[in-house]
Amino acid sequence: MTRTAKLTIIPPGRPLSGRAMPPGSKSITNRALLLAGLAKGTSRLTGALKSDDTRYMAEALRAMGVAIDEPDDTTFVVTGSGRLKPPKAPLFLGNAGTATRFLTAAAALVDGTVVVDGDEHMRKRPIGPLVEAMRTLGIDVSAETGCPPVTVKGTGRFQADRIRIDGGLSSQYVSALLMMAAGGDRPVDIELIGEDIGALGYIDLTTAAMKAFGAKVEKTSPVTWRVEPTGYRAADFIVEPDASAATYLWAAEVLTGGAIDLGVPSDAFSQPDARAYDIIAKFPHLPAEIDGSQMQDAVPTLAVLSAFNETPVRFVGIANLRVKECDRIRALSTGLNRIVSGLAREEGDDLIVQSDPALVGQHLPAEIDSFADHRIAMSFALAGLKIDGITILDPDCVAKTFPAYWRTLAALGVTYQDQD
Ligand SMILES: O=C(O)C1=C[C@@H](OP(=O)(O)O)[C@@H](O)[C@H](O)C1
Ligand SMILES: C=C(OP(=O)(O)O)C(=O)O
Repeated sequence: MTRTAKLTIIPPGRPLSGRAMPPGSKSITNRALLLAGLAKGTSRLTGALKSDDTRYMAEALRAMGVAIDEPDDTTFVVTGSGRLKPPKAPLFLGNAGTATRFLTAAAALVDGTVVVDGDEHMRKRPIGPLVEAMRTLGIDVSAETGCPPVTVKGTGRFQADRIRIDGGLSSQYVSALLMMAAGGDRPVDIELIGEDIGALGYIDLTTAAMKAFGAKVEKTSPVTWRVEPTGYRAADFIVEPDASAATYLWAAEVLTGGAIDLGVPSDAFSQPDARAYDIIAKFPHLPAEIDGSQMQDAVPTLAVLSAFNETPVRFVGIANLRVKECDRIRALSTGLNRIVSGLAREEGDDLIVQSDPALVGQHLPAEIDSFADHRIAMSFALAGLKIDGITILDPDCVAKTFPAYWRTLAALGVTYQDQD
């Protein structure tokens, strides 16, 4: 399929209203796929996301002997043998952080060698803290550059009573170890170290998914979890809609003064980004300071929305946005300044957005570099709802987590001019 080179958004000039459903949660789908793959028996995952990130996870599990059927657009039927087999070739996981980190730890449960690799962006995303923590368990694991590719020479077993992990750069390291730990042969305590403990909400998602697949995991202190060596059992599992995807629709609603029915109330989500709803609802009176540490994937949405706010907004607690699909702090400041010079600035790892409600209705031609990052493409599309001339480069990168994004906006009445 040829990729669309750029997409110019035509401001709808009216409130966006109607029904627009976000897809299934990426975070939950990739947890459920792995846990179902580690279980013995057949699990049925419904409401799941089908996108680049979940396809990479499913393909990797297939390469390790898991049977996965896809009877429709939102269902995976996963049959595991209770053991992952060594794959014949390196696992290629694109730029899917969840798949890469979760499978690196799960590879310790494989009796044989697993190479976990990704695209050129993933090869710049750090995985050193996870590799180091696995080494302390006696697992033979190496990542020469501190980023993928990672080689894990597993024996199918590991020895540990306690794992200490710094989740400051990525909470996914912690989630990965928690999911692996239930496959051990004795109880394991997993303890967070370091000052910055990352997005705890994602760890709650992990423990909830583990429990749904039969694991016993208990929080024994604010920074420690005890995981029993239960392994996993097959389960039927419903994936909730994606809260990060929902943020674009919530923001489109307030920006255009419309009424978008997502088919799910904002308080029904268990994912961390759902907390962005209460902030978005305050638009155009967003807080002067927003701490993004516990809802990092919502920061691009909030930052672009802030450009139209009554007063400036400073984003704090977002240092690890520099090691996401791209350096999101840089991508946001670059894109906003491309619209109007001086619209954003970086101060250390903080991002300050100089709001300007008078942007609405202006003709300001700007080509926005997505940096191959779905969230940069999706959030800047919001600016195109109110400013004439916003062009998103590489719009197809939304396929990472929300392949139907452009169609979803179109169904609400947004039109485009695309150029190959
Ligand atoms: O556990 C998860 O599902 C995720 C955790 C977050 O990443 P980090 O833990 O790397 O911050 C988030 O940005 C990512 O999109 C999904
Ligand atoms: C950071 C993200 O993804 P991941 O880390 O799973 O690649 C994201 O989806 O915004």
